[in-house]
Amino acid sequence: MSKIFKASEVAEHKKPDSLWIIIEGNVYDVTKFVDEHPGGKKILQRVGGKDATAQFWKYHNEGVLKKYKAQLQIGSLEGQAAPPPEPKIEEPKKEEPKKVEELKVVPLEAGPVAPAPAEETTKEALDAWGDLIPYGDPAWYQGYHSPYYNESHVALRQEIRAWIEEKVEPNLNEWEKTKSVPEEIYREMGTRGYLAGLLGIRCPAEYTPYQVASVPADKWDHFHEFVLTDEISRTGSGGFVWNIIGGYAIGLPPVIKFGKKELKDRIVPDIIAGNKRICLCITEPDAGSDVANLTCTATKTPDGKHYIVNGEKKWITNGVWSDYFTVAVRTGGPGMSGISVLLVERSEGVTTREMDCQGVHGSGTTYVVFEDVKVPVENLIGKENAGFKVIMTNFNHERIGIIIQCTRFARVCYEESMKYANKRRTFGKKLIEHPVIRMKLAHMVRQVEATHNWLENIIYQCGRMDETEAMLRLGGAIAGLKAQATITFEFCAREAVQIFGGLGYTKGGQGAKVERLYRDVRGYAIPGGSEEIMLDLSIRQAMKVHKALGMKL
Ligand code: HEM
Repeated sequence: MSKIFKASEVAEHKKPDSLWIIIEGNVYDVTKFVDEHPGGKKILQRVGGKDATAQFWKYHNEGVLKKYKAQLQIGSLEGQAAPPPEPKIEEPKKEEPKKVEELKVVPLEAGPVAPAPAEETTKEALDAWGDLIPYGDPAWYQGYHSPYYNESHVALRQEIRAWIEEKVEPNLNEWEKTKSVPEEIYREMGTRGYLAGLLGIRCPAEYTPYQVASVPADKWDHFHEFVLTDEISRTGSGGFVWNIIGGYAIGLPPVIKFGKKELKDRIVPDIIAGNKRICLCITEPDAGSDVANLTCTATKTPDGKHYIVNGEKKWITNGVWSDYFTVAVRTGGPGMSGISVLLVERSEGVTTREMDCQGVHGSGTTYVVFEDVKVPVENLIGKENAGFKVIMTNFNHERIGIIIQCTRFARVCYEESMKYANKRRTFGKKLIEHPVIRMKLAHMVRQVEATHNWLENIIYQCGRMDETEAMLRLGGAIAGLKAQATITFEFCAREAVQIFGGLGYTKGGQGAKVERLYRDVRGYAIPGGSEEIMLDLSIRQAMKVHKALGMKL
């Protein structure tokens, strides 16, 4: 691997029985690889013994080199420092993170709600970091001022991006095909402390020994959770994101906030460690956004020790491999005042079947059936017939997660398009030189940035309000923002596929991310409250709240 070759030496290896090529100053032996090269044998043979860097970037993205480097690279060219794969656009080049002078984190108060970071920690803009493609990352990554972030957020984004680039990115196309993610990735989510950070609250320390390496547990705030979800979403795979956080981030918070101590002590540590899995079961074949009309029943046994649960739940993320199910059931009369939430454990009478959906492959979308399932009354989450509040409190956190994911997915569509537009040439020019393409990019950016900025404002509010105030005052805005995020995502996915043309219509290869995301759009626009319901709620809820605040019309 570390061998140094002269260009003249490489030039001798241009025949099928010994075929070497140079890419970015590194030497690859592709003699055996030619037969399996998806682009064909001859095209590689034509560049045998030569520098094929320009041709390589025309047809591939950086993921290909990362994947095949270990297998094919035999050394470097004399006088080259064997640089890492370059971004395909000519400029700017990827920069190493700059040294941080001092850690200016202000201690946060203890309490169940993670507070927002103090503004005075970030008077200066943070160092520019990442690929620096304009708008390719949030503004605070690119040296712009922000009141929300400090060095602990910087450290976290670097930690996660490094992990994703090493362990996840190279395998995503494969996992998309098999519609699965290896279990060890989920377990790492636990041991790296990420699961503990995805609860919308500070994780109670007694439930986990696992901490995020770059952020002390007592400093964790809502913006750290934002950064974590955002960086994971940069994979451009709804299926991957939902596989690792979809069930957990909405199924566990109700247990932690409203469950009984004995129940929590028994089940929570294993879930946070990534050893056991949990999901949220609200939606039914006949009750989606219309939660108040759900029909799954839980009837108390005559001795008052158990509930017997009967009913079906549909489109349940992660259900197929879950050990625990946080389930909305009817324990009382019709409407919202007859609903309770129960923690059902996988046991006799629980069956799960994976559903085949348009997108979010690997998320384990599941049809769940409960038939005479015996659940101890100690597994009641919150009070009997007061489950609607538990569900409603959970919605804000769920929707903010969806918004973060959609906004980054939209940004990924833009970023991929921007990169491609800077290398693909048509009619004698790069795509980016055609005004019609710049117009598409501009319309993507203005929506992504508007959505992201509104999102930061909402997350800041969440850190300043307690849960009940946030549920009432922010519920409408979060609903409106969810619709804004999914509409933006849909727009960007469409425009990105148009820019990529046939490559955006084909699985794998350079357009893999946008092709995949295009199929994931509906998986975000429908669940967690459909766009239609969200937009309507955004106005109704705001009117209600502002009436109480003294609105004068
Ligand atoms: C280390 C060297 C190379 C490796 C590991 C490699 C690998 C791949 C892979 C995995 C694909 C499938 C599509 C994708 O995942 O992006 C592909 C497609 C392709 N490759 Fe390569 N390749 C190499 C060098 C080259 C070179 C030097 C050329 C051109 C001279 C080339 C031309 C192509 C073409 C035309 C396609 C089809 C693109 C498409 O479907 O649009 N490859 N290659």
